[in-house]
Amino acid sequence: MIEVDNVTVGYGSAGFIKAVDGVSLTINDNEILGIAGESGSGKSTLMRAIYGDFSTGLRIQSGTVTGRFTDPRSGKVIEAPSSRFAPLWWDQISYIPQGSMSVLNPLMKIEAQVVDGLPKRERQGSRGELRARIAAFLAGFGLEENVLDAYPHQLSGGMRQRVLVAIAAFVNPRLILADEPTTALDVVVQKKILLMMVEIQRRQRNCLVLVSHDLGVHYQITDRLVIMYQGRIVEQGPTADIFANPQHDYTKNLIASLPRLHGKRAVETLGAVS
Ligand SMILES: Nc1ncnc2c1ncn2[C@@H]1O[C@H](COP(=O)(O)OP(=O)(O)OP(=O)(O)O)[C@@H](O)[C@H]1O
Repeated sequence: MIEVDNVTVGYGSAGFIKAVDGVSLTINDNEILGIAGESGSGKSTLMRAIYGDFSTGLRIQSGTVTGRFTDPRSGKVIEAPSSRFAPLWWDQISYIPQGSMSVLNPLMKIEAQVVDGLPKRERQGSRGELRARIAAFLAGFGLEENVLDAYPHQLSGGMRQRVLVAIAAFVNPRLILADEPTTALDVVVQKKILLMMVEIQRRQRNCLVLVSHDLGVHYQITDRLVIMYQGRIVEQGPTADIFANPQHDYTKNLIASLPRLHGKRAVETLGAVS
């Protein structure tokens, strides 16, 4: 679905600060791809380059990010570089940015924020009917209809995060990019939200790209894993293979640093996910 070919990405127009250096990877339909790596290793920059958001001064210096999407309604195949992804946002590609607690507009009620993000065709029909559909979808995330009438500050952090995941998934995009979607939350809420995201991915059979520092999370939910270090991908492959046989010293250290319980690695933190 997405082909990242030898891409070098950085910031600045006069000078160029390189953040991602010669990275290649493929993102397939119907998979959960994890991206891990230390702080500053370029994970968020890579996500922005894949999403095609160049508003932060981000620049692809060399290489390409190419997407291939099939429009579910017309069946037409759309192939484009990420610089032309903006018309596909929400509908085909959605993005839950890091620090998304502050993404919601504090002055707007949740209903208006959900509706604003929807493609035009979803807004056809009566407002009451649309509200009912959104409320039914939110119910799947354990959120009651009155959440729609709330301002963000009236909700807990976990509720706001669930709203964001729901907004990202509502129109069944083919690709959901989630950058540390649960980092600021306590572990119980974190677990609920991650399981919810897995459930959506299984149901919608789309692709979820999940950036997380937490290797326990990757072990539990990702199919494939990419490890970044200083702007480069140092290792990628099926998650189980990487855990069974890490190749790079950085990956070995990350795995070795996972907490252990009675001599066993405590990676079973999320419980069973089928
Ligand atoms: N808007 C920006 N302008 C200039 N440099 C930036 C910008 N955003 C990130 N960088 C730099 O790019 C490099 C990679 O940052 P990035 O946020 O992609 O890493 P990360 O792996 O996502 O880190 P973290 O896990 O802390 O979020 C860092 O050196 C960072 O300082």
